[in-house]
Amino acid sequence: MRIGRNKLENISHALKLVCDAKQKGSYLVVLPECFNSPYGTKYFPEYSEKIPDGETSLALSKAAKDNSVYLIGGSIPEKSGSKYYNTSTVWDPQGNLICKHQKVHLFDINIAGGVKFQESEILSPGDRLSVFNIGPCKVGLGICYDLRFHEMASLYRKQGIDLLVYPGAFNMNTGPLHWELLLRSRAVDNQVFVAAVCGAQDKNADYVAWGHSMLVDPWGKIMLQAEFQEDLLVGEISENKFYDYNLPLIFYDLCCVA
Ligand SMILES: NC(=O)CCC(=O)C(=O)O
Repeated sequence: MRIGRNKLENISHALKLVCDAKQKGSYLVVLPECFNSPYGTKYFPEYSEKIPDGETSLALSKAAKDNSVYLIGGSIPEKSGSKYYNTSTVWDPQGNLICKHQKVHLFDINIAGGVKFQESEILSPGDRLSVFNIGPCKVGLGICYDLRFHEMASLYRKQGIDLLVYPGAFNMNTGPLHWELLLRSRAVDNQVFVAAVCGAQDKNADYVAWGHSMLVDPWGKIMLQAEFQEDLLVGEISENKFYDYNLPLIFYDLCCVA
């Protein structure tokens, strides 16, 4: 998704994409990190909202209901009391809020000659895992930098999740080397599907996003991948996919060898 400085335009553009995704047969729709705001700490207070009473929450709830989809509303800057969080909301097809994830690992980075970013200047970290069900499919939710922490994905796996979802905003320094590597690693480590959705590249933005949203299967195979620009990827995940690779058999063999 393209994300600009006009909050209302970002929201209405997201709503149109949700509708397009539904028309292409989607049942679960995922938006990118910070989809209603430019990604930058100086923007977060101005663009922040209370959840679930803010205008972005209301719009997401209505979009989920109108299109009868599960909707992971990327993330938005959340204002809660005197604190700010980077928060993802999940809506069911009746428009109910069924899950809320506050980014646990804040993105604090300073690469000499490269990207410098300090979410912790403004944001507070979340302190819990966020799991929800879509029928028989159990989903674990993280936000962007959370995906670097394999321990978190492994805790989700221990709760029996089938799919990990990460709304994200990787950048032009770390994206080329790490984005695909991390997504495929989390999939193979945990034998789960991984979906990660990054905002489209805008070369004029303060923070230039890497794009390349991706869906990976439990064998680490990339099922779908966007490029730098806005795109709508529609994929199907099914439990049968696990058996394509005879995984239980392979693991049994490995155990025997060990
Ligand atoms: N929005 C983020 O958390 C960015 C994470 C990132 O780019 C990374 O390299 O990690």
